[in-house]
Amino acid sequence: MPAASLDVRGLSAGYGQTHVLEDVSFSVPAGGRLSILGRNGMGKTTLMATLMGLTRRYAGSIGVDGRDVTGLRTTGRARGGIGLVPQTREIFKGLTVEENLFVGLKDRPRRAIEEAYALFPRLGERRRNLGSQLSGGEQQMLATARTILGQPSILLLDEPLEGLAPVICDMLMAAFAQLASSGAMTILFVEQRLESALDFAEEVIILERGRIVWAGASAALRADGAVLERYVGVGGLH
Ligand SMILES: Nc1ncnc2c1ncn2[C@@H]1O[C@H](COP(=O)(O)OP(=O)(O)OP(=O)(O)O)[C@@H](O)[C@H]1O
Repeated sequence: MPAASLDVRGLSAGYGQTHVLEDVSFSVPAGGRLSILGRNGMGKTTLMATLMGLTRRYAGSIGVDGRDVTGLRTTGRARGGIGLVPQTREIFKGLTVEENLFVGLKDRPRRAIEEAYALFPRLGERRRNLGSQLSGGEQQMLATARTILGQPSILLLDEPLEGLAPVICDMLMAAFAQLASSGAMTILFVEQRLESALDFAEEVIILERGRIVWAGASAALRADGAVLERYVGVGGLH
């Protein structure tokens, strides 16, 4: 599936009676990258989950390549090309690396697994290890690779660097950049590490209490210490 555009209009969503997202609108062109910033609890994960059909939606629409997917359930959205790598990583700890990857293949041939090992050579070295034997970084690689094997046209990465050592973050960021530059997928990147978020994408949105409070070019945000201090909690970059 080639990269797809994403068009979110007036999206309000939450859990049960709890409204979290309010009137969220943004667009990402096919093959584009968008970083999503915001402090803890501001609605970033809820936005990812809502795009995947995992929350309760009260209003608004989600378009993929001009097609309205708002009425589709999670499986329909996955078939329609949206792939989520959740913050919780959610690998099968009792299965080997290779078995986990088989799950991601869907109806693709088994040899496609080599794509995952090419992107993350470390997974190839660990292919016979159980998920439970992997480090946090390796688990993140596995969760990412499993989603990518499904060839999503829109990839949602929810805080993939959380809790990982800098050297592992660098490996993951290199892989994400490789995926992005291949042009095969549109990527939304939720991240609290400001430098990584700004380096990754040219466009950024900031969420504050479920609303978009700032949207624009990462270069403009980089230069705006007041906005960074107010919504991201840092006064500037060094
Ligand atoms: N399952 C749930 N039921 C009810 N409220 C929830 C649920 N999950 C999250 N929330 C609430 O929704 C709000 C937004 O949470 P969310 O996890 O989307 O924020 P976040 O920006 O991703 O935060 P973090 O950076 O800590 O992951 C918070 O107030 C949170 O308590």
